[in-house]
Amino acid sequence: MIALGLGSNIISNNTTREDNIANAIRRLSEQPNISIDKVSSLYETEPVGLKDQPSFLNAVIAIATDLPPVELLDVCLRIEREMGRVREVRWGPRNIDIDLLLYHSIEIAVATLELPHPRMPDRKFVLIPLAEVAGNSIVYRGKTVQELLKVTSDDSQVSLHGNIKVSWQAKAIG
Ligand SMILES: Nc1ncnc2c1ncn2[C@@H]1O[C@H](COP(=O)(O)OP(=O)(O)OP(=O)(O)O)[C@@H](O)[C@H]1O
Ligand SMILES: Nc1nc2c(c(=O)[nH]1)N=C(CO)CN2
Repeated sequence: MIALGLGSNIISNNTTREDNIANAIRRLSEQPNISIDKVSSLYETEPVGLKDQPSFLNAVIAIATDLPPVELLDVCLRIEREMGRVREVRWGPRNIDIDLLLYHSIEIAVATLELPHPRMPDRKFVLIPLAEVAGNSIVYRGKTVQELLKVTSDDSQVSLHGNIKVSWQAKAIG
């Protein structure tokens, strides 16, 4: 499975956090080499890391792509830029954040790309939506999402916010 995490906690240009997440999914679905397989619900999540910032909306999607991991990251970073990403502080507020969570069982650890995402086990805002799209798959170092949730150190609040209003066309890849 290839999974991406999406987050938004500030609004810009008259958009809502919901619009920002839906817009990012639509832009990803419009890439010729990316097909959206599954989209989780939206969750309202308490900020983790830097606590003094507005609460986030988070979601996770599963995609199919023939882009290798580094090129997929480039697409995500380009979409963040095209959406006028506002971000000044590490772990601070942003209108859109697109993280690569996992790319099948590939492990990479270079400065610009770490897979699986190393902070996944400590983030309920990732694990809870990921549970919706990953089922019982192994997602992190031999563990399923359910196993990670049982032992996570994260005690932040995550609550269901609703469905993402976005439609997309699945396409054949490769
Ligand atoms: N799995 C990954 N997904 C996305 N970016 C990654 C990943 N691994 C490393 N990076 C690098 O991290 C850089 C900064 O990413 P970003 O601004 O989203 O960090 P952050 O959201 O503040 O913190 P975090 O990495 O904890 O989510 C990116 O430019 C990218 O090169
Ligand atoms: N709840 C929540 N907290 C965060 C988030 C996020 O997406 N959701 N992203 C962060 C930087 O990656 C830091 N903290």
